[in-house]
Amino acid sequence: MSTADIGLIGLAVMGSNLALNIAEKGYTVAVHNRSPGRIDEFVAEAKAQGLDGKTIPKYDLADFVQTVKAPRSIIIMVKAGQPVDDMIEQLLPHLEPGDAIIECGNSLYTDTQRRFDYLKPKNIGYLGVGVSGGEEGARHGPSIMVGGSKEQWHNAEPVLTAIAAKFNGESCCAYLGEGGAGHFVKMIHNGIEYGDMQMIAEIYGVMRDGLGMDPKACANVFQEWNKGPLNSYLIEITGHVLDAVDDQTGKPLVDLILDKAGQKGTGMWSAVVAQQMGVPATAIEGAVAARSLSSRKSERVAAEGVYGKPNRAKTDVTLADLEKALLAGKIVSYAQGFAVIAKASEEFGWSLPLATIAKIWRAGCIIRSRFLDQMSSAYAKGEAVNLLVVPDFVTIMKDSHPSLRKVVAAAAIGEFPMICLSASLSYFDSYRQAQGTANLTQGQRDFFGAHGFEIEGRGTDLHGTWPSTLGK
Ligand SMILES: NC(=O)C1=CN([C@@H]2O[C@H](COP(=O)(O)OP(=O)(O)OC[C@H]3O[C@@H](n4cnc5c(N)ncnc54)[C@H](OP(=O)(O)O)[C@@H]3O)[C@@H](O)[C@H]2O)C=CC1
Ligand SMILES: O=C(CO)[C@H](O)[C@H](O)COP(=O)(O)O
Repeated sequence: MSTADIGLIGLAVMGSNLALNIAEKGYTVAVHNRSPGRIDEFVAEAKAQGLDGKTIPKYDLADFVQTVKAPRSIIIMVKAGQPVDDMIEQLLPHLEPGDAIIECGNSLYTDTQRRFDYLKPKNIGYLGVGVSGGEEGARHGPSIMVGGSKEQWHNAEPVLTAIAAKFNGESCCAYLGEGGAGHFVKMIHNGIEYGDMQMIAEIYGVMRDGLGMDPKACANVFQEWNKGPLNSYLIEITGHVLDAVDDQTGKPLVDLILDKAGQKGTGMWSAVVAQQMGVPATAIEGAVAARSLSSRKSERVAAEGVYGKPNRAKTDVTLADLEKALLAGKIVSYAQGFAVIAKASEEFGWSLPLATIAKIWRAGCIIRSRFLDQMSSAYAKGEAVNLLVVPDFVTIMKDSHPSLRKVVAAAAIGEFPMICLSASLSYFDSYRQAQGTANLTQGQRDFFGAHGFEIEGRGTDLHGTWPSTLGK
């Protein structure tokens, strides 16, 4: 019998918590997973949370589909990539025209667009939905970025809006545009997340090795900063991570964790797409590069053997400098992320609502932060070319970029890597200068390749009379 309001496939961390969230909001959800063991675990958890009455576990896929009321909405929350395509193929024989798939993993937006186009002629709706907030967000309210057809959005809107995080009573779920729009925005969200995390790590490096602070002292500072303009989920959890103690040794856990960061691809995709569209996102690029460098542990150990330990003499930067430097670096990074979204909107004809995107990032997601409310208001007043020229942020940047400069300079002298903060500073300095140095680059390009250059008042495809270098 068809009794479920919605179906959900994929009961790992995200899917199981989303299903419990849906059930808690009063919807009956049928659930399925490839491996039956996860279904058993889910059943036990739903019972423990008193939500078993609203969840219907199904071990057989056909039976699962039949349990969902038609026209069906079926959430897929499995590993991104081929598993999503496999799942779609397995589902198709059981679906009827008018049914819809709501894919909520971290899919590449071009895959989402392809799946959307593939299912459209079959009259199967497809929403590509970015979900952010990790385990806790999925259970209690994530930020939800929806892409796909408007019609399908209207069908799914009540449940997605109900399960999303709330900021001042407003749901952090919104329809953003056709096809891959939702997953594009989620991808850039993750790129910004990478930037935030890397900049925080760089600041922690100065605290640890330049100011000689132990993890507990660092934790206290992050907890303090979380009360000010840096207030955000990532600053909050940084305090907790630094404060955690290893059960076995009693030592700070962070000191035992190997300095090798993993990555699943969304940051790298963001950097690649930004480059492809010609929008500089140097903070995201720096963060991706930093993770890749971190993973080359044995190479780094060998290189330290060659050059000797970094000479990290005590620095004279203050905690106040570090706080402002982080704020400035983060604003530059968000400005870059929003600029990539704005360009994609134009390129793909999505009309992405920047103010709404900032709004639905104010709660639930990993990059939620106090200044997103200000960013949302700034974009609501009118689309800005770049956040760095929006008055509110000009004021913050004028106050904080000298600290970013001081910290990056001290880091260079003190042999601290600052791949991300220095990228933010260089972007800022490049962006805010009326006269740059690309005149020389153009001269060089014309010298070796007759690529032409522009001289104001004289034309756009001019050439120099360059000396020959033949035989030199
Ligand atoms: N973890 C997080 O914090 C976040 C994750 N996401 C995204 O959400 C999605 C789910 O993430 P998460 O919960 O961490 O789980 P994982 O990404 O670890 O994926 C595990 C789930 O995928 C299923 N799966 C894997 N391969 C297949 C396949 N070929 N066919 C059918 N099912 C398959 C697994 O089934 P089985 O049990 O049978 O192996 C399991 O249910 C991913 O796209 C992830 O990137 C988004 C936001 C946050
Ligand atoms: O989407 C997420 C958070 O928003 C996931 O946690 C994602 O896995 C994070 O990316 P990575 O694993 O590459 O650090």
